[in-house]
Amino acid sequence: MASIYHFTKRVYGSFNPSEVSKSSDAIRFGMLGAANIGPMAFIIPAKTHPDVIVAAVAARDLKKAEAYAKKHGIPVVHKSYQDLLDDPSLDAVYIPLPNGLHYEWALKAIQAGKHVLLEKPSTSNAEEAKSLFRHPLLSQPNAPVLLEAFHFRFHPAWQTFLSTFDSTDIVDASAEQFLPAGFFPDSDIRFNYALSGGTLMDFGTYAISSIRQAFRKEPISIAEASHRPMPKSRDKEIDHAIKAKWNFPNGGVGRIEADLAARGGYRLPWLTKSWPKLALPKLTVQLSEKEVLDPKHKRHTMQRTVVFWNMIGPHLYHRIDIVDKHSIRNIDNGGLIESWSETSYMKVYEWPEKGNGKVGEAWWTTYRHQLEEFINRIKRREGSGVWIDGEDSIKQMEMIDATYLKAGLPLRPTSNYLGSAG
Ligand SMILES: NC(=O)C1=CN([C@@H]2O[C@H](COP(=O)(O)OP(=O)(O)OC[C@H]3O[C@@H](n4cnc5c(N)ncnc54)[C@H](OP(=O)(O)O)[C@@H]3O)[C@@H](O)[C@H]2O)C=CC1
Ligand SMILES: O=C1OC[C@@H](O)[C@H](O)[C@H]1O
Repeated sequence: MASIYHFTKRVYGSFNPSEVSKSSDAIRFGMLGAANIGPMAFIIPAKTHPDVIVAAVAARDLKKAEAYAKKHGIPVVHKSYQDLLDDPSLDAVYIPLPNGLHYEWALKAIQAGKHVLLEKPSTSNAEEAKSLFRHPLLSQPNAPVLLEAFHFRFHPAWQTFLSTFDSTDIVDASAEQFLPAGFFPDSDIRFNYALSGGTLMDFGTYAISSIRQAFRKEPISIAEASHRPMPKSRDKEIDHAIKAKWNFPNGGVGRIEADLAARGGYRLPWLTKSWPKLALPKLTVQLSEKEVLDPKHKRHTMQRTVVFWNMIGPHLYHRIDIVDKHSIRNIDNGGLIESWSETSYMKVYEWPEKGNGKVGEAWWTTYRHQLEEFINRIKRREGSGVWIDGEDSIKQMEMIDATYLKAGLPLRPTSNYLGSAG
């Protein structure tokens, strides 16, 4: 009963937070695009940040922008994305455009001197990522702040999860991300190759990011990758679903499976195999077996497995399962004498120890934690210590590129802006 109360309170607080009054030196943001994700990932979190004002929006269609502005209380509407970037009263932009437009508009925003909170994936491919994140404008004194919006990494649950194991001990890390078939229509930007769509670019990018974070290293090679194409007549370069496996420097293996149109996975497969599949995102990390010092037994080992349920939306609900499997073996022939498992569960909606830049409430979403750190960077405040730098975003795109090539698919198309003004 208590958990239902806390869940309801948290979810209500996430979506309906009270607006705080704004400071006199708040950062004034513009939004490029009247995007679906805008309210959840930026407009609502901004309401509770004293240093953030959502001051303007621009859309390709003025009427659409006006309706969006009215609905979300955004005071200024610009006629075009470029007009918004030319507005000297704005300090920063949030870019939730289709992936294929991220490079061009992020770079144009930096060229206009704005800080950029850029939706994931940062760019279409590693070539764009290198050009963007290593741009000379970003190494000037007082350069704008640029962040790829991998929101889940800013949440205390993710940081606590990482502290439950030593990455060099990982034998196998596996991320699974499914959205039920029918959730997005075939016409969605996610299934449009010209806009740099694909499941790997969408849900898959979280899966890759979580595996890279778990190992805290980049893979040395890609072992396997395969995809399920879109139904005939749709873009043949699009992966409706993707699976891949990499080898990491410590000998461990990282795997992902992502599907934006998943079906089945229930009992009675003959009846249910075409039903849309519902499943929480899940990351499972299996560690190597370790000797346990045990005065009573000669050969006692323990192998830990950590499972993070819903690692990308932990503010709504999550659970971290820590399963320690103990085994007692015969010292002479290695035969198993006895084994048992000890399981503990963690839920971490707030920083275990607050202070030193670690702030927030249980109802703070991943997006709200991310916004806190984005503003801390701009204001040169200490913050929680969680950050994603440009080289990290480049490596992320390199792993995506390698996966597409191994799966027999082309890299997502490079923007014409690279090599022209960019
Ligand atoms: N952080 C997160 O949790 C999430 C992140 N995302 C990311 O955010 C981005 C946007 O996703 P989402 O909000 O779902 O997308 P939408 O379908 O809402 O599209 C976003 C905006 O793209 C603009 N746009 C510009 N050119 C085109 C074009 N040629 N075709 C279609 N749209 C165009 C539209 O702007 P206009 O208003 O000007 O017409 C639209 O508002 C993606 O990069 C996605 O990966 C998405 C969902 C969740
Ligand atoms: O968080 C998310 O959930 C749905 C996805 O398609 C989206 O792009 C992603 O960011």
